Amino acid sequence: MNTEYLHLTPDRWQNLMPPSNSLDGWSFISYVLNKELLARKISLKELKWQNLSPYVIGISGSVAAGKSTFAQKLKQCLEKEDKQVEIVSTDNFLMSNAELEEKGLMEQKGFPASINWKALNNFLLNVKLGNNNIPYRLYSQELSDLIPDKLGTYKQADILIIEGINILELPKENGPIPSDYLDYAIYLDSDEKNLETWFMKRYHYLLELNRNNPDNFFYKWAHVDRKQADEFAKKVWFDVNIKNLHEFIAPTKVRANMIVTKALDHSISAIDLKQF
Ligand SMILES: Nc1ncnc2c1ncn2[C@@H]1O[C@H](COP(=O)(O)OP(=O)(O)O)[C@@H](O)[C@H]1O
Ligand SMILES: CC(C)(COP(=O)(O)O)[C@@H](O)C(=O)NCCC(=O)O
Repeated sequence: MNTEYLHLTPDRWQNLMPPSNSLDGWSFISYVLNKELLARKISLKELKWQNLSPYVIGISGSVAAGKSTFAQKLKQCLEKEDKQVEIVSTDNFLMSNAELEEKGLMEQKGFPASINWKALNNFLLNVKLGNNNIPYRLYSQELSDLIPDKLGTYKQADILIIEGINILELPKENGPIPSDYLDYAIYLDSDEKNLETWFMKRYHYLLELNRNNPDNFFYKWAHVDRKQADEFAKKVWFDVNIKNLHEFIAPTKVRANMIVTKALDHSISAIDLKQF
């Protein structure tokens, strides 16, 4: 048994919360994070520390685990508590497809070798230093690439949610690592079969979305027969994304403060809380 984490199923987390109307996993996650935020506020006040840096929450998990959807939902929960929240994805710090092709890394897209760690660490350092209007590249899931000549700008907020498969990983070189800048880390977990189902469902959605968009990566696959299109996606899933999950993403789960396990219908079936 893994005693590092307190394993909570719905009946158990319900007993830890004050009586409330909603007893789903989301109420418990908000409850825990609000306690964490309060504890930080009190300790900074005691230190008389002028605090400019936002609270940074990292969200990790497999490709298609639901990280970006989870981040949006978490943002809504935290905004209800009058917090200003920004979301940034680590996908924005991938090398462009052209750069990956040039380096022979296309088969390793999403692996640590495909990330611009310097840019990611620099971005997080600037966020934590309280700097404003921090530029970063933008990745588009529809294009499956960085958007040329377009930058995002991070505006200071109370909370930054940084989500992505790489956020708890270690770059090869010594030096700073992205998780140095996190105040709290959440790992989204589920059965591999569920992950594959969600990946394929999103792929089918992207095929339909881009059926009439010849410039798009998915256009070609929207116009071959479905069996062939699915064979391509399954190959990518097993040869790239599952390999990445086994070798690089899943081993970072032990670094998370909270592990959220989701069922096939995306409901939260368990929450594991790190006990130290
Ligand atoms: N809570 C949810 N309810 C319904 N669908 C969800 C939920 N979370 C994720 N999904 C779906 O699962 C797929 C993967 O989710 P996404 O947030 O894109 O994952 P990730 O960012 O981890 O790759 C998407 O098609 C998304 O719409
Ligand atoms: C951009 C990604 C590395 C990360 O995906 P995400 O977690 O945002 O779904 C991934 O979608 C990806 O492109 N993987 C390489 C193989 C593929 O799925 O196309």
